[in-house]
Amino acid sequence: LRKATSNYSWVHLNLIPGPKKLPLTGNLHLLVGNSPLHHAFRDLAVKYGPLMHLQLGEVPFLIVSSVEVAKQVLKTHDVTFANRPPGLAAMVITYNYANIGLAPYGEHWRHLRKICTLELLSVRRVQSFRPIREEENLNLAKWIASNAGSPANLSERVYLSSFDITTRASIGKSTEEKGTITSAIKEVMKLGSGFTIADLYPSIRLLPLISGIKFKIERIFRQTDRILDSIINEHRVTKATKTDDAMERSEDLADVLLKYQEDEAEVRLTTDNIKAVVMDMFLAGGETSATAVDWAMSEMIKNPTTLKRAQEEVRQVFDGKGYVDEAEFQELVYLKLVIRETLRLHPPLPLLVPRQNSQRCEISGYEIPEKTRVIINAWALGRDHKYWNDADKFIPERFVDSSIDYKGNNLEYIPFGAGRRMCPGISFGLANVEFTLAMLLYHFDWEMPNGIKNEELDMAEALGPLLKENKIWF
Ligand code: HEM
Repeated sequence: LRKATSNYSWVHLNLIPGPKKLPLTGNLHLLVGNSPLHHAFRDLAVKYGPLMHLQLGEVPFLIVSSVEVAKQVLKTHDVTFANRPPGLAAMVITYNYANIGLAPYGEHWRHLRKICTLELLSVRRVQSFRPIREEENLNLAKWIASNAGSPANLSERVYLSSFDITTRASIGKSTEEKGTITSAIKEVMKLGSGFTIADLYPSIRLLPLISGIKFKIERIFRQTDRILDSIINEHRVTKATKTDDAMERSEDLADVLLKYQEDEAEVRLTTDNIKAVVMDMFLAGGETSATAVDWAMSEMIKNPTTLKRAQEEVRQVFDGKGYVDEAEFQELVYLKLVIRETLRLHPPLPLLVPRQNSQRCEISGYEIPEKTRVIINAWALGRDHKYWNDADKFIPERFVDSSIDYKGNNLEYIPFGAGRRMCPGISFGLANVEFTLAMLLYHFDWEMPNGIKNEELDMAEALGPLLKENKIWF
């Protein structure tokens, strides 16, 4: 594990505003309540400012909560902050950072990122997954129909559907080991967040052992590695027995990655790279889209006028056909506004993925020593009253004629991040979210169970699975 606490200067960081630090724990005590970290960080930033220094255990963090400071990190010093901080679970699960999402910025990451943007998640490739989206959403519709009239846990079922879409796109079929992988993913989300007690006290070398975290991570790794090994081996066998034509017709992401092990490949990938990238897809693909669907449905049910308008649009577009057809999606103008507004108020990764600077630099006049962890509170930027009228209200119409898009150019709106490390899965993610929402609105009418009024929907309870994991883990 690269040492997290080496090479920074306490003196410089302590000049940056932040709450008073206690000996040993620093500011940890301020974050151990029930509210998710992005709420707690925003509340503290109101008091201490948009560039705030928090000491969590032994590790200093900078929390960024304004567009102006985010611009310095994600635009002016984008390359310097294009690194990810290390973490115990992250290192083990990613085969020592052999993946894309947590790889250090450099040659290896650049190669993988290029493969990812040009091959794995290109618009053409995402379109090729259309039959998968259709089939999985049909299964979801059948499940809902079989539960019609009684309360149902839609969130969990939408997550499984989203996971199946990602899995089938990645490895060609859904896996019989779904239960093992989904529970591994849930654990990895917690343990790999960088906020476990073992990550916050890296100098206590026995802590991962005493806390049981090391044992848990190794167990999860053994499980996922066994599954990934068998997936890769199966793909190698299929490749050896199928014609090139047949391969091309049924190509999944693992097939694409395996081509980079052939002699003529310009860039050679190791088997660890391939397993780590497939794991990236499992981790990044399913839960993010499902969380967005969850929030969009919750907001629409809470705002019946929006629900009615979105539903009328979807029904008008597809009534002629009798089913949801992706070919007509450019006509779903209002639903797209609903999705944009949902991702503003409820970005599925509200703190993005943490960054770390590779060399010292200056932010807002403060000297930032190298290897400082920086968290961008994208959730707080999306609700900044300076940039948004009625910032906490759900108003899809605010995006009519707005030039703000998903590309990270306007930092008050960065649900997919910004700069070099921004999400490469935007098209794939949005295609999944749009399809599922269109299907849910077209085929079903939605209301709260047991006579609860729509406006009484408790949005805190509706927290998506990713947000529930967003806290300090002991
Ligand atoms: C609504 C759906 C999604 C949302 C909101 C989302 C959001 C994000 C965010 C905020 C980041 C961090 C960006 C940063 O550090 O600036 C990220 C990174 C990433 N996402 Fe997504 N994502 C979604 C879907 C997907 C999908 C479907 C995939 C692939 C199957 C994917 C693959 C990745 C990868 C590989 C990275 C790491 C990029 C890097 O470090 O270079 N995402 N995503």
